[in-house]
Amino acid sequence: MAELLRNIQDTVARYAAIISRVLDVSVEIVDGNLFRLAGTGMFAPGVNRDMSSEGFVYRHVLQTRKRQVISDPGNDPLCTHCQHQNHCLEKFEISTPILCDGQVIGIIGLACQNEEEKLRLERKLDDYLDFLDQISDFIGIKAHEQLEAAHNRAMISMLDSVINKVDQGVLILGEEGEITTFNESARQQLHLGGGLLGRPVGIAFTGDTLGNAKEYKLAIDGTSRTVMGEIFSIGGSDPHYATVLLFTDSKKLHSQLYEMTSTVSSLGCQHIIGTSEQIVQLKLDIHKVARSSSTVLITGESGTGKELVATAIWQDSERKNQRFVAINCAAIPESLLESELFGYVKGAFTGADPNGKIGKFELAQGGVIFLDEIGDMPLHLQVKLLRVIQERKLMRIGSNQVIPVNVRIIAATNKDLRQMIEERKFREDLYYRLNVIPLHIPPLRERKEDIDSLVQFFIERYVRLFDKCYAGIDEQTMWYLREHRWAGNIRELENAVEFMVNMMEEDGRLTVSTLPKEIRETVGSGQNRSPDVMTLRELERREIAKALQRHPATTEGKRQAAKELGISMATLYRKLEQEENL
Ligand SMILES: Nc1ncnc2c1ncn2[C@@H]1O[C@H](COP(=O)(O)OP(=O)(O)OP(=O)(O)O)[C@@H](O)[C@H]1O
Repeated sequence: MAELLRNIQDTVARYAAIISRVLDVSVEIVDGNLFRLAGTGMFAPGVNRDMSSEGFVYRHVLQTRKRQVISDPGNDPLCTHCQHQNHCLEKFEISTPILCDGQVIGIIGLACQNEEEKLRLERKLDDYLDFLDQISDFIGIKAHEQLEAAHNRAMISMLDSVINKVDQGVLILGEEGEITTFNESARQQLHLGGGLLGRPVGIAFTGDTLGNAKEYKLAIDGTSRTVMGEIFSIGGSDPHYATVLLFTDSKKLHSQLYEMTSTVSSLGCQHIIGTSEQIVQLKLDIHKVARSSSTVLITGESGTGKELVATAIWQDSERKNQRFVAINCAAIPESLLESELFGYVKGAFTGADPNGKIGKFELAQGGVIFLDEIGDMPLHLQVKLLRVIQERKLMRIGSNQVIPVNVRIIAATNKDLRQMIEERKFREDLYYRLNVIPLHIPPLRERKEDIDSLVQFFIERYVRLFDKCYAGIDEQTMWYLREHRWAGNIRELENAVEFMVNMMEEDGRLTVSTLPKEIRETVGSGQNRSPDVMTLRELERREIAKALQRHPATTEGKRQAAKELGISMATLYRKLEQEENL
C-alpha cells in the first residue's frame, strides 16, 4: 500500500504541477514511505529521493491521518527534532494526506518560501484547503482504480489457471454470445483450432437432463455438437462476461461411462481355439461378415463361445476402435430392460434413478451392441427393438428427442427361436431382421478334436495366472477329458481345467486325481452316454475308464486295470493311444 503511488507516478507528477500552477507555491508529493515522487519549485531537484530522515511533520500526518497546517515553521512543536529547525527556509506549510481505502498512501506537501506567498495562501486558506482535499481525493481514487485493476488482473490470471486445470470444458461468453474465454479442455472437446475468441456460439437445450447435467446442442461455425453441462449467468456489469458454460462432450461422457461399466475383453479371431472343420469354417465366416454392418444372429448352446465370436467380429471390423456394448437380456429384470437399452431422462418415470441414464444403444454409438440371450427379450420390447432396427433411430424414455443410431447389432441365443415363433413367444418379423447373417457354433461334443488344443490353451492360461510349474498331463487324464460329454461346453471345460490346475501336485503333473469328481464319475460309469446309442467301441471305452478309475494313475495301477480287463499292458496303451489320435 505504502508504495501504491509509485505505479501512478506520472499522474502524481501531473497533479503536483497543477497545484503548483494554481497556488504558485512549491509542491511535493511523497508516498507512504516518504519517498518523493513529484516536486516543483524548491522541491524539484529532489524528485525520486528518500525523505524519511526528514519529514517530521509528514510522519505525524501518516500517524494521525489528519492534515497539518504549520504557520510558523521552525517554531512549531512538530519541528522540535528537525535538523533544519533553526535555519528553516519555509514560511508556511500545508501537509494533506492522500487516502486510499482508509489508509494514508501519500502526502501532498506545500511550502511558501516568503511572506508574500504565505499571505496569499492565508487570505483564502479555506478555499485552498478544499482544493487540496479534492486533488488528494482524485489521486486516492486513481490509486484505488489501480489497486482494483491489479486485483482484477490477479483474479483473471488465477481464474485462467484454475479453469485450465479442470477436466470439464469451460466457455465464457459475452453478451452477444461470443466466446470471450475458454479453457484447453473446451478447445479439445470441441475440436476447434486456434482463433476461438470472438466466435459466436448458439446454445440450444435439447430438453433432456441426465445426471446433474442438461444436454445442449452447441452450434459453432455451422457445426453442431452435443454436450452435457450446466449454464450459469454471471450477472455482472462487464458485457464480456455474461454466461459460463461448464460442459463435457457427450462422446467423452459416453467413453467415461463405458470405461466404468464395460467388462468386455477385446478378443479377436486368434483367441478362438480349435482346428476342427467347423471352427476353421467359423473363423472364415467371421472374417467375411466382419466387413459389413449387417445384423448377425449367433446361435449355439450355452458356453460354446457366442460372445467370443461376437467380439471377434467386432475386432475384425472397421468398428474395432469404437465401443462394444454387451447386454444380457436374460440377466436384467424385464421392467428395467427397456431403460437399459434406450436410456431415460431425469424424471422419466417413478422409481427410476432420479438422475436419468444413458442407454446401451447410445453408448454403443458408432460401434457394436451385443444382445445376448435375445430369446429372453419380452414381446413388448421386441416391438421397440424392431422399430429401432428398422428406423435406425431411438428416443430415450421420457424424451421427445429423436436420436439417430449408428450401431451394428449382433444378437445371440441358445434357444430355438423358430420354435419360439410357433409358440408365439418371439416375433417372426424381428427374427428375420436379426437373422440376416446366421452363425451357428456347434457344441463341443460335435467337435471333439478341439478338446486337446482347448485343454492345452486353458492349462497355459491358468498355470500362468496361478504362477505354477507345469510338467505335463497324463494320457489317461486326457482320455477322461475327451470322453466327457461337456454339457456346459467350453465354459465347463475351462472351469474343469482351472480346477485341475488348482489341484495340481507339487510335481506339476495333471493326473486323474486332479480331475473334478463329477467327470471321473460320469465318464467312469458311462453316464455321459445315452444307453440306447451305445456302440461296442463306447462299451469298451466305458469299461476301460471304469477299470482305470478303480486303480491309482501309476504304471502299477494300469497293470492291474489291464489284468482286470483281460488284456495286456501293450494293448491297453494302444487303445489309449487310439483314443488320443481320434
Ligand atoms: N473356441 C474357443 N477358444 C477359446 N476359448 C473359448 C472358445 N469358445 C469359448 N471360449 C471361452 O469359453 C467361455 C465361454 O464363452 P462365451 O461366454 O463366449 O460363451 P457363450 O456361448 O456366449 O455362453 P452363454 O450362452 O452362456 O452366454 C469364455 O471364457 C470364452 O472365452
